[in-house]
Amino acid sequence: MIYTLTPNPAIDMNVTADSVEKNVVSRTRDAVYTPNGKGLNVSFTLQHFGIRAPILGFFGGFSGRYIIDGARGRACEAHPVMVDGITRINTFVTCGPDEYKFPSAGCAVPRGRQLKMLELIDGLADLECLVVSGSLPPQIEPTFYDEVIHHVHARGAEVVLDTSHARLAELVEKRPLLIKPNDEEVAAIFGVDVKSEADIVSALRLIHEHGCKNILLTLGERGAYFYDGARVWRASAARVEVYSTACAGDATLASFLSLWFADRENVEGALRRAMATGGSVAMCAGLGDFARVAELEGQIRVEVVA
Ligand SMILES: O=P(O)(O)OC[C@@]1(O)O[C@H](CO)[C@@H](O)[C@@H]1O
Repeated sequence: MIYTLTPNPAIDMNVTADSVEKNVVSRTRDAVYTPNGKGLNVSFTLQHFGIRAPILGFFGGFSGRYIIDGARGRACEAHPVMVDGITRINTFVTCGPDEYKFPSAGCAVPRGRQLKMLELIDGLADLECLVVSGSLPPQIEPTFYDEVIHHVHARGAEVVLDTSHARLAELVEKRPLLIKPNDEEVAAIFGVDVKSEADIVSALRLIHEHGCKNILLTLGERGAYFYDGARVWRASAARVEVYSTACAGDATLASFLSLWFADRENVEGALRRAMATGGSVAMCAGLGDFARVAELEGQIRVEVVA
Protein backbone atom coordinates (compact mmCIF):
# COMPACT_ATOMS: atom_id res chain seq x y z
CA MET A 1 0.00 0.00 0.00
CA ILE A 2 1.14 3.56 -0.74
CA TYR A 3 0.91 5.95 2.23
CA THR A 4 1.60 9.69 2.17
CA LEU A 5 3.28 11.80 4.86
CA THR A 6 2.61 15.54 5.02
CA PRO A 7 4.71 17.04 7.82
CA ASN A 8 3.14 20.47 7.27
CA PRO A 9 -0.49 20.25 6.05
CA ALA A 10 -2.53 23.35 5.26
CA ILE A 11 -5.94 24.66 4.48
CA ASP A 12 -5.45 26.38 1.12
CA MET A 13 -7.43 29.57 0.62
CA ASN A 14 -7.65 30.52 -3.06
CA VAL A 15 -8.99 34.01 -3.82
CA THR A 16 -9.27 36.24 -6.88
CA ALA A 17 -8.28 39.94 -6.87
CA ASP A 18 -8.60 42.61 -9.55
CA SER A 19 -5.41 44.26 -8.34
CA VAL A 20 -2.82 43.73 -5.63
CA GLU A 21 -1.04 46.86 -4.49
CA LYS A 22 1.04 47.72 -1.47
CA ASN A 23 -0.24 50.10 1.23
CA VAL A 24 -3.84 49.97 0.03
CA VAL A 25 -6.70 47.56 0.71
CA SER A 26 -6.80 44.92 -2.02
CA ARG A 27 -10.23 43.32 -1.78
CA THR A 28 -10.60 39.73 -2.92
CA ARG A 29 -13.55 37.50 -3.93
CA ASP A 30 -14.49 33.90 -4.76
CA ALA A 31 -12.71 32.40 -1.74
CA VAL A 32 -12.34 28.63 -1.96
CA TYR A 33 -11.10 26.76 1.13
CA THR A 34 -9.80 23.22 0.71
CA PRO A 35 -8.03 20.67 2.91
CA ASN A 36 -4.51 20.37 1.51
CA GLY A 37 -0.82 19.98 1.99
CA LYS A 38 1.37 18.27 -0.56
CA GLY A 39 0.97 14.67 0.63
CA LEU A 40 -2.78 15.05 1.13
CA ASN A 41 -3.05 16.27 -2.46
CA VAL A 42 -1.20 13.11 -3.54
CA SER A 43 -3.59 10.91 -1.51
CA PHE A 44 -6.71 12.66 -2.87
CA THR A 45 -5.47 12.30 -6.45
CA LEU A 46 -4.55 8.64 -6.00
CA GLN A 47 -7.98 8.10 -4.47
CA HIS A 48 -9.53 9.66 -7.60
CA PHE A 49 -7.71 7.06 -9.70
CA GLY A 50 -8.99 4.24 -7.50
CA ILE A 51 -5.90 3.74 -5.32
CA ARG A 52 -6.22 3.93 -1.54
CA ALA A 53 -3.37 5.97 -0.06
CA PRO A 54 -3.82 6.62 3.68
CA ILE A 55 -2.64 9.96 5.04
CA LEU A 56 -0.05 10.55 7.78
CA GLY A 57 0.64 14.04 9.08
CA PHE A 58 0.82 16.44 12.02
CA PHE A 59 -2.41 18.31 12.70
CA GLY A 60 -3.60 20.83 15.28
CA GLY A 61 -6.56 23.02 16.21
CA PHE A 62 -9.72 23.83 14.25
CA SER A 63 -7.87 23.87 10.93
CA GLY A 64 -6.25 20.50 11.60
CA ARG A 65 -9.67 19.00 12.40
CA TYR A 66 -11.14 20.56 9.22
CA ILE A 67 -8.46 18.82 7.13
CA ILE A 68 -8.87 15.44 8.84
CA ASP A 69 -12.66 15.64 8.48
CA GLY A 70 -12.23 16.67 4.83
CA ALA A 71 -9.99 13.68 4.15
CA ARG A 72 -12.33 11.24 5.87
CA GLY A 73 -15.28 12.87 4.05
CA ARG A 74 -13.55 11.85 0.81
CA ALA A 75 -13.23 8.31 2.19
CA CYS A 76 -9.46 8.79 2.59
CA GLU A 77 -8.05 7.05 5.67
CA ALA A 78 -6.13 9.47 7.92
CA HIS A 79 -3.67 8.64 10.73
CA PRO A 80 -3.11 12.04 12.36
CA VAL A 81 -0.47 12.79 14.97
CA MET A 82 -2.06 15.65 16.89
CA VAL A 83 -0.06 18.64 18.11
CA ASP A 84 -0.89 21.73 20.17
CA GLY A 85 -1.25 24.79 17.98
CA ILE A 86 -3.14 25.49 14.79
CA THR A 87 -2.45 23.93 11.39
CA ARG A 88 -1.56 26.67 8.92
CA ILE A 89 -3.73 28.37 6.31
CA ASN A 90 -1.92 29.14 3.03
CA THR A 91 -3.16 31.93 0.78
CA PHE A 92 -3.12 31.87 -3.02
CA VAL A 93 -4.19 35.01 -4.88
CA THR A 94 -5.00 34.94 -8.59
CA CYS A 95 -4.84 38.39 -10.17
CA GLY A 96 -5.36 38.30 -13.93
CA PRO A 97 -2.50 36.24 -15.37
CA ASP A 98 -0.45 36.51 -12.15
CA GLU A 99 -0.40 34.33 -9.04
CA TYR A 100 0.72 35.34 -5.54
CA LYS A 101 1.49 32.53 -3.11
CA PHE A 102 1.76 33.01 0.67
CA PRO A 103 2.53 29.75 2.49
CA SER A 104 2.66 30.13 6.29
CA ALA A 105 5.35 28.53 8.46
CA GLY A 106 2.98 26.05 10.10
CA CYS A 107 2.56 24.99 13.72
CA ALA A 108 5.44 23.67 15.76
CA VAL A 109 5.89 19.91 16.15
CA PRO A 110 7.83 18.99 19.32
CA ARG A 111 10.31 16.10 19.27
CA GLY A 112 7.97 13.76 21.18
CA ARG A 113 5.37 14.05 18.41
CA GLN A 114 8.06 13.44 15.75
CA LEU A 115 9.01 10.20 17.52
CA LYS A 116 5.31 9.26 17.62
CA MET A 117 5.21 9.59 13.82
CA LEU A 118 8.28 7.34 13.41
CA GLU A 119 6.58 4.79 15.70
CA LEU A 120 3.44 5.00 13.55
CA ILE A 121 5.51 4.31 10.42
CA ASP A 122 7.15 1.31 12.14
CA GLY A 123 3.69 -0.14 12.76
CA LEU A 124 2.38 0.05 9.17
CA ALA A 125 2.31 -3.65 8.30
CA ASP A 126 1.19 -3.12 4.68
CA LEU A 127 3.57 -0.23 3.87
CA GLU A 128 5.07 -0.61 0.36
CA CYS A 129 5.87 3.03 -0.33
CA LEU A 130 5.75 6.31 1.60
CA VAL A 131 5.37 9.53 -0.38
CA VAL A 132 6.97 12.24 1.76
CA SER A 133 5.82 15.62 0.49
CA GLY A 134 6.28 19.23 1.42
CA SER A 135 8.05 21.50 3.87
CA LEU A 136 8.88 20.96 7.52
CA PRO A 137 7.06 22.98 10.20
CA PRO A 138 8.89 24.78 13.05
CA GLN A 139 10.87 22.58 15.50
CA ILE A 140 11.40 19.77 12.97
CA GLU A 141 15.05 19.54 11.92
CA PRO A 142 15.88 18.66 8.28
CA THR A 143 17.35 15.36 9.54
CA PHE A 144 13.75 14.26 10.21
CA TYR A 145 13.57 13.43 6.48
CA ASP A 146 16.61 11.13 6.98
CA GLU A 147 14.95 9.46 9.96
CA VAL A 148 11.73 8.86 8.04
CA ILE A 149 13.65 7.32 5.13
CA HIS A 150 15.59 5.11 7.54
CA HIS A 151 12.40 3.82 9.19
CA VAL A 152 10.67 3.19 5.84
CA HIS A 153 13.69 1.35 4.40
CA ALA A 154 13.97 -0.70 7.61
CA ARG A 155 10.48 -2.01 6.80
CA GLY A 156 11.64 -2.97 3.30
CA ALA A 157 9.49 -0.25 1.70
CA GLU A 158 10.33 2.50 -0.80
CA VAL A 159 10.32 6.30 -0.41
CA VAL A 160 9.14 8.94 -2.88
CA LEU A 161 10.32 12.46 -2.00
CA ASP A 162 8.88 15.81 -3.01
CA THR A 163 10.49 18.64 -1.12
CA SER A 164 12.15 21.92 -2.03
CA HIS A 165 14.40 21.67 1.05
CA ALA A 166 18.14 21.98 0.36
CA ARG A 167 18.60 18.69 2.24
CA LEU A 168 17.31 16.92 -0.90
CA ALA A 169 20.88 17.06 -2.23
CA GLU A 170 21.93 14.64 0.57
CA LEU A 171 18.67 12.67 0.69
CA VAL A 172 19.10 11.42 -2.89
CA GLU A 173 22.14 9.47 -1.63
CA LYS A 174 19.72 7.37 0.44
CA ARG A 175 18.37 5.91 -2.81
CA PRO A 176 14.76 7.08 -2.85
CA LEU A 177 12.56 5.37 -5.43
CA LEU A 178 11.62 8.70 -7.04
CA ILE A 179 11.97 12.43 -6.55
CA LYS A 180 9.85 15.10 -8.26
CA PRO A 181 11.73 18.38 -8.41
CA ASN A 182 10.84 21.31 -10.65
CA ASP A 183 13.32 23.42 -12.61
CA GLU A 184 13.78 25.99 -9.81
CA GLU A 185 14.46 23.24 -7.24
CA VAL A 186 16.99 21.48 -9.48
CA ALA A 187 18.84 24.76 -10.02
CA ALA A 188 18.75 25.80 -6.35
CA ILE A 189 19.42 22.40 -4.74
CA PHE A 190 21.74 20.68 -7.22
CA GLY A 191 23.28 23.86 -8.67
CA VAL A 192 22.66 22.91 -12.31
CA ASP A 193 20.90 24.76 -15.11
CA VAL A 194 17.94 23.17 -16.87
CA LYS A 195 17.42 25.65 -19.69
CA SER A 196 18.13 23.49 -22.76
CA GLU A 197 17.24 19.84 -23.27
CA ALA A 198 20.95 18.98 -23.15
CA ASP A 199 21.14 20.66 -19.70
CA ILE A 200 18.10 18.69 -18.56
CA VAL A 201 19.51 15.33 -19.64
CA SER A 202 22.83 16.07 -17.87
CA ALA A 203 21.01 17.20 -14.72
CA LEU A 204 18.89 14.02 -14.65
CA ARG A 205 21.99 11.85 -15.07
CA LEU A 206 23.83 13.74 -12.33
CA ILE A 207 20.97 13.34 -9.83
CA HIS A 208 20.70 9.65 -10.73
CA GLU A 209 24.44 9.17 -10.17
CA HIS A 210 23.99 10.61 -6.67
CA GLY A 211 21.69 7.68 -5.85
CA CYS A 212 18.10 8.55 -6.75
CA LYS A 213 16.55 5.65 -8.70
CA ASN A 214 14.03 7.64 -10.79
CA ILE A 215 13.44 11.35 -11.39
CA LEU A 216 10.27 13.09 -12.57
CA LEU A 217 11.26 16.66 -13.45
CA THR A 218 8.32 19.03 -13.93
CA LEU A 219 8.73 22.25 -15.90
CA GLY A 220 5.26 23.84 -15.85
CA GLU A 221 4.14 24.81 -19.33
CA ARG A 222 7.37 23.30 -20.76
CA GLY A 223 6.14 19.82 -19.79
CA ALA A 224 8.09 17.18 -17.87
CA TYR A 225 10.96 14.70 -18.16
CA PHE A 226 11.33 11.27 -16.58
CA TYR A 227 14.59 9.35 -16.17
CA ASP A 228 14.90 5.80 -14.85
CA GLY A 229 18.66 5.41 -15.23
CA ALA A 230 18.30 3.96 -18.73
CA ARG A 231 16.10 6.24 -20.85
CA VAL A 232 14.92 9.86 -20.71
CA TRP A 233 11.29 10.55 -21.66
CA ARG A 234 9.88 13.99 -22.52
CA ALA A 235 6.18 14.79 -22.14
CA SER A 236 4.44 17.93 -23.37
CA ALA A 237 2.21 19.98 -21.06
CA ALA A 238 -1.56 20.25 -21.52
CA ARG A 239 -2.57 23.52 -23.17
CA VAL A 240 -5.04 24.99 -20.68
CA GLU A 241 -6.11 28.34 -19.28
CA VAL A 242 -4.33 28.46 -15.94
CA TYR A 243 -6.23 29.69 -12.85
CA SER A 244 -3.84 28.50 -10.13
CA THR A 245 -0.80 26.24 -10.37
CA ALA A 246 -1.00 25.36 -6.64
CA CYS A 247 -1.56 21.60 -6.27
CA ALA A 248 -0.83 20.86 -9.94
CA GLY A 249 2.62 19.40 -9.19
CA ASP A 250 1.23 17.11 -6.47
CA ALA A 251 -1.54 15.90 -8.78
CA THR A 252 1.05 15.29 -11.51
CA LEU A 253 3.17 13.16 -9.17
CA ALA A 254 0.18 11.18 -7.85
CA SER A 255 -1.35 10.50 -11.24
CA PHE A 256 2.07 9.35 -12.52
CA LEU A 257 2.36 6.97 -9.54
CA SER A 258 -1.19 5.73 -10.06
CA LEU A 259 -0.02 3.82 -13.15
CA TRP A 260 3.76 3.57 -12.85
CA PHE A 261 4.02 2.22 -9.29
CA ALA A 262 2.33 -1.05 -10.31
CA ASP A 263 3.77 -1.20 -13.84
CA ARG A 264 7.26 0.31 -14.21
CA GLU A 265 7.21 -0.33 -17.98
CA ASN A 266 4.24 1.96 -18.50
CA VAL A 267 6.15 5.25 -18.40
CA GLU A 268 4.40 6.59 -21.48
CA GLY A 269 0.88 6.00 -20.15
CA ALA A 270 1.84 7.33 -16.72
CA LEU A 271 3.33 10.52 -18.18
CA ARG A 272 0.28 11.09 -20.39
CA ARG A 273 -2.05 10.77 -17.39
CA ALA A 274 0.26 12.91 -15.24
CA MET A 275 0.41 15.84 -17.65
CA ALA A 276 -3.33 15.75 -18.31
CA THR A 277 -4.09 15.66 -14.57
CA GLY A 278 -1.67 18.50 -13.81
CA GLY A 279 -3.32 20.56 -16.56
CA SER A 280 -6.82 19.89 -15.29
CA VAL A 281 -5.82 20.90 -11.75
CA ALA A 282 -4.16 24.15 -12.95
CA MET A 283 -7.50 25.27 -14.40
CA CYS A 284 -9.17 25.61 -11.00
CA ALA A 285 -8.72 26.40 -7.31
CA GLY A 286 -7.39 23.44 -5.29
CA LEU A 287 -7.49 20.04 -6.97
CA GLY A 288 -10.87 20.57 -8.64
CA ASP A 289 -12.86 17.57 -9.88
CA PHE A 290 -10.41 16.08 -12.46
CA ALA A 291 -13.26 16.33 -14.98
CA ARG A 292 -11.10 17.10 -18.03
CA VAL A 293 -8.31 14.58 -17.54
CA ALA A 294 -9.50 12.11 -20.19
CA GLU A 295 -10.00 14.85 -22.78
CA LEU A 296 -6.60 16.49 -22.07
CA GLU A 297 -4.77 13.15 -22.36
CA GLY A 298 -5.37 13.34 -26.11
CA GLN A 299 -3.14 16.46 -26.32
CA ILE A 300 -0.08 15.00 -24.59
CA ARG A 301 2.93 13.88 -26.64
CA VAL A 302 5.44 11.55 -25.00
CA GLU A 303 8.75 10.54 -26.58
CA VAL A 304 12.09 9.04 -25.61
CA VAL A 305 14.78 11.69 -26.13
CA ALA A 306 17.93 10.06 -24.75
O1 LIG B 1 5.03 24.57 2.21
P1 LIG B 1 4.97 23.34 1.37
O2 LIG B 1 4.66 22.12 2.20
O3 LIG B 1 6.17 23.16 0.51
O4 LIG B 1 3.78 23.54 0.36
C1 LIG B 1 2.45 23.60 0.82
C2 LIG B 1 1.52 23.85 -0.32
O5 LIG B 1 1.75 25.11 -0.91
O6 LIG B 1 1.74 22.87 -1.30
C3 LIG B 1 0.52 22.49 -1.90
C4 LIG B 1 0.62 22.70 -3.37
O7 LIG B 1 1.67 21.96 -3.90
C5 LIG B 1 -0.56 23.31 -1.24
O8 LIG B 1 -1.72 22.54 -1.09
C6 LIG B 1 0.05 23.72 0.06
O9 LIG B 1 -0.50 24.88 0.59
